[in-house]
Amino acid sequence: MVLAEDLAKQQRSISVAEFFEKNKHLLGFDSPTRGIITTVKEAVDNALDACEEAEVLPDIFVAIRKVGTDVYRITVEDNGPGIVGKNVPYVFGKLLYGSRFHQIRQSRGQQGIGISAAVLYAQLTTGVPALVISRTGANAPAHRFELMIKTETNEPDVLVHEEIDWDRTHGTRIEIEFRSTLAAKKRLLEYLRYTAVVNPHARITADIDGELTVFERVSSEVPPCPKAILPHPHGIEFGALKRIAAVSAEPLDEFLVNSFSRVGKKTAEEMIALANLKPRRKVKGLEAEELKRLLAAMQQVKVPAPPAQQCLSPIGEDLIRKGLEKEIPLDFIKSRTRPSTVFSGHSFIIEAAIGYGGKLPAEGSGQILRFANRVPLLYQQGACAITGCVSQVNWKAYGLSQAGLPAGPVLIMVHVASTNVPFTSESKDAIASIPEIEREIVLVLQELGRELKTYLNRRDKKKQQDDRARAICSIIPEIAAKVSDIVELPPLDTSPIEGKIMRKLVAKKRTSDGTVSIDVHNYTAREIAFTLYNLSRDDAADAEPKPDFVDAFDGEYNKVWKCLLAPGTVWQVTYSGSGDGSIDLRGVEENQKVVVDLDV
Ligand SMILES: Nc1ncnc2c1ncn2[C@@H]1O[C@H](COP(=O)(O)OP(=O)(O)OP(=O)(O)O)[C@@H](O)[C@H]1O
Repeated sequence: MVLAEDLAKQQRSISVAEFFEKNKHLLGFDSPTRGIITTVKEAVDNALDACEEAEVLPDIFVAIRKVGTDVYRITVEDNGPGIVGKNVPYVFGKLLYGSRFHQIRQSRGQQGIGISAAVLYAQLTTGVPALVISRTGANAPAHRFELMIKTETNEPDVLVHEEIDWDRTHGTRIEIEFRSTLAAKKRLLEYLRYTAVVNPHARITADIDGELTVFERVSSEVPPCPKAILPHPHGIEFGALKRIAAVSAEPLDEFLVNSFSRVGKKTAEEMIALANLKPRRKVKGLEAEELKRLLAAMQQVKVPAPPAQQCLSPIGEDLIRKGLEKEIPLDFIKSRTRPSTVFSGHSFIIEAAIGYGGKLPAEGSGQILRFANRVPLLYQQGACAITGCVSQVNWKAYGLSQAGLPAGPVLIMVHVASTNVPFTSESKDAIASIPEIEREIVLVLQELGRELKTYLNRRDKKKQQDDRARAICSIIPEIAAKVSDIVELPPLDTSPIEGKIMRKLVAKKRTSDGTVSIDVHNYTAREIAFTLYNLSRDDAADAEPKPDFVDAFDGEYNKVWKCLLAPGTVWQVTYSGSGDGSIDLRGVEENQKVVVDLDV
C-alpha cells in the first residue's frame, strides 16, 4: 500500500499554464487545424473589444502565411488604443490576466485567457516566441517584444524588448507561429465573414496564404462602448457577497445602495428589515449566518432589472439586415431585437433574423448562425441552446419542412448579447440551456416565423397569378394570328399587350439612383426582355414620338434583345450567363448602346 508520506512527496501545486497546456481542448486548441481559427478568433475579438473601448472604427488586418513545413505564421494587427509597454508581457505571457473579468458589461473577452493561450500553444508546437508590437499614441514609442510563457509559474518570459519606429500611431500587432495546416481555411473565412456581419462597423482585411479578402464595413458609426454596471442583487452568490462585504467600511444601508445596481434607499431599507438586521451595522462585521439572511432578503425584494441600455450593445434590426444582405444574397429577410430581459441578475438581449431564398441551398437543413456578444460560434452547434430552440419551434406551421431543424433555403441567425454569456465551457463554443434565454429565443423565432409565413403565402399567391399571366401570354400571339387570318388583315403586333402583362409579372426594384434590378433567376429571357422594353417606355414617357418596340428578340429569345427607347436610341441587352442580374440604366444617352450581362 502507498503511504500517505509517499503521496505527500508527489503532491505539489499546478500552475494554471501547466493545467491548460495539458488541457488545451478546454480552450479550443483541440487540434492544429482548429488552433489557427481559435488564435485568429482570440486576437480579432481582442482587437474589436479594444477598438470598441477606444471608440474607433476597427480596421483589422489578419494574415496567415506558411513559413515552413507545417508551420504557419498568424498575424493580427489592429488600430485600437494599444497596450502600455509594461503590461504587454502579462497580456500575452500570463494566463488569467485581463481587464474584463471583473466588469459587468457586454464584451467579447471575459476570462483573460484567450490570447495568452494562443502564445502557450505556439511555444508548445514550435517553440518560437510570440512577437508583439504595440503603441499607445503619437507621442509614445512603439514597444516590440519577443516573449514566451514560463509554464511552471505562469509568468511571462521576455526574450527581447526594444523601442522601435512603427508607422501606426496606435494599435497592436501580434505574430504567432505554430505547427498546423490550412485545412480550415473555409471555416476561417466563414468566421471572418460572420464577424463582419455582426460588427458592421468593422473593416477586416484577410491575407490567407496570399489570397486577399476584404470585408468592408457597412456602417461608419462606432457603437457606443457598453458601460460597466454594479452587480444586481438578484445575481449575487454567497461567496461574492462575503468577499465584497469583507472589504467594505460602510454601514449596511449605504453598502447596499453603493454596491448594487438598482438599489435605492427604500429598497435597501426593505432588504435590511426583511433580513432582520440593523441599518447602521457595519457589513464587515456581519456573521456568516447574518450574511445568508441578507442574501435571502436581497433576492426576495423586488428590484427593477439592471440598466441594459448602458451595459449591453445589441446590433440593431437594421444593421443585422444590412450585414446579412451584404454577405448572403436572399429573397426575404426580417430581423428582430427583443427587449432586454434578465437571468440570475444578468441582463441579456436576444436578436434574431430569418432569411429565405436567394442563393441559399434548396436542399437539406437550413443554415443556423449563432452569435454571442458579437462573436460567431463555429463549433458544437448540437450542444448549443440556440440550436435546441431552433429545433423546438414548429416550423411546419410557418410553411417550412422540418426534420428537427427547419429544412430548405432558410437561414436563421440568433445573437445573444449579455453581461454574462453562460457558455458551456471556456472555449466559448456553445450557450448553456438557461430557461429565460431559451424562452426569449423561441419567442423571437416564432415572431420571425410568422413574418416568413406571410412572405411565403404572398409568394405562392403571386406564383399562381404569374402562371395565369404566362398562360395568357403564350396564347395571345396565336389568337392574334387567327384573328388576322379571319379578317384578312396584316398580323397585329401583340407585344404591347404582352408587355403590359409582363410588367405586372416581373418584380423589379428601382433604387433612387436609377439602378433597376430584376432577379433574373425567376423569369424567362422573353419576360425580362419585355420588362426592359416597358422600362424603356417608362423612361421615355415624355419622349415624342413615343418609343417603339423593335426587333425585341433574335428569334431564340435568349440571346440578344434590343429595345428602342426613342428614335435612334438602342439599348441592347445581351445574355451571357454571368453578372449579378442588376441592370443599370443610369445616364443612358441617345444613340448609346448599353450592354448588360444577365445571370440567368
Ligand atoms: N489588441 C489589444 N488591444 C488592447 N488591449 C488588448 C489587446 N489584446 C488584449 N488586450 C488586453 O489584454 C487582456 C487579456 O486578453 P485575453 O485575450 O487574454 O483575455 P480577454 O479577451 O480579456 O478574455 P478571454 O479569455 O475571454 O478572451 C484584455 O482583457 C485586454 O485588456
